[in-house]
Amino acid sequence: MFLQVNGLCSGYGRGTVLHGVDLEVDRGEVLGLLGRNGAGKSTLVMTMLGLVPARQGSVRLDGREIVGLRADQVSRHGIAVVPQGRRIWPGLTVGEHVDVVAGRRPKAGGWSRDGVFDLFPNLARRVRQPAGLLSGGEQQMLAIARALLTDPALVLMDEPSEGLAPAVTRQIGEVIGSMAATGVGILLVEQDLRLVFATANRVAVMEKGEVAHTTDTGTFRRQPELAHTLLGVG
Ligand SMILES: Nc1ncnc2c1ncn2[C@@H]1O[C@H](COP(=O)(O)OP(=O)(O)OP(=O)(O)O)[C@@H](O)[C@H]1O
Repeated sequence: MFLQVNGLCSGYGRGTVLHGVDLEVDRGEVLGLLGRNGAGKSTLVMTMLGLVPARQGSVRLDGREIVGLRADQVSRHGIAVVPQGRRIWPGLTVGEHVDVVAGRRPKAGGWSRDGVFDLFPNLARRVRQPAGLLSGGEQQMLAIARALLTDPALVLMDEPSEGLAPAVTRQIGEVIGSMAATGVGILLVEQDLRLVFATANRVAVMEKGEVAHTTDTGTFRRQPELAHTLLGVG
């Protein structure tokens, strides 16, 4: 597998949140990561990014260990994040957001300014607008564009549907599908089961800082009692 997480432990202060997480994501695969509030999903994302230090375990990307690397080094290894809450800068324009990332890297091939504007024509039309004036869906697209411009091999998405209308969430789902079709692996942390069912090849459920259950999406859908027991929904 392209991404291999084994026995990953981390936490804050004296508390432990991740108690040995195991999961895998292949190239071009979308793994939907579900779990109740507080299960540790965001902490997993932050630990993989090097923003919360790992205390034990390993994260290998294409066989290379990335535990212990700084966040900027993790990014250079090809992991990008679409963070919870999007984290755009409201006062910067759409164009400035794109240029900050696109201008940083001279490169041949890969994602370019034009490429992301082709993918998101709504953003292309608003290139001079401050990002704070965009709709929630457009801000999410901008966060995805910013991630793509680093030419990632793996994208960690933390609740991209949060606060979005169903139609916009469907659009985000289409973008996730397009990204995966280019070979990018995607770890999709998400509470919206419809988005997970529409995009994920497999589903992993976190419980109390561990992955309690992993299965292919079709099997998960056919067992609504699983969602009920593990997530308290359905
Ligand atoms: N910066 C922090 N400092 C201390 N504890 C934290 C911090 N961030 C998260 N926690 C704690 O870690 C645990 C896991 O939180 P985390 O945000 O990773 O869960 P989650 O599964 O992403 O939940 P949600 O679905 O609500 O986002 C919770 O008990 C939370 O209170």
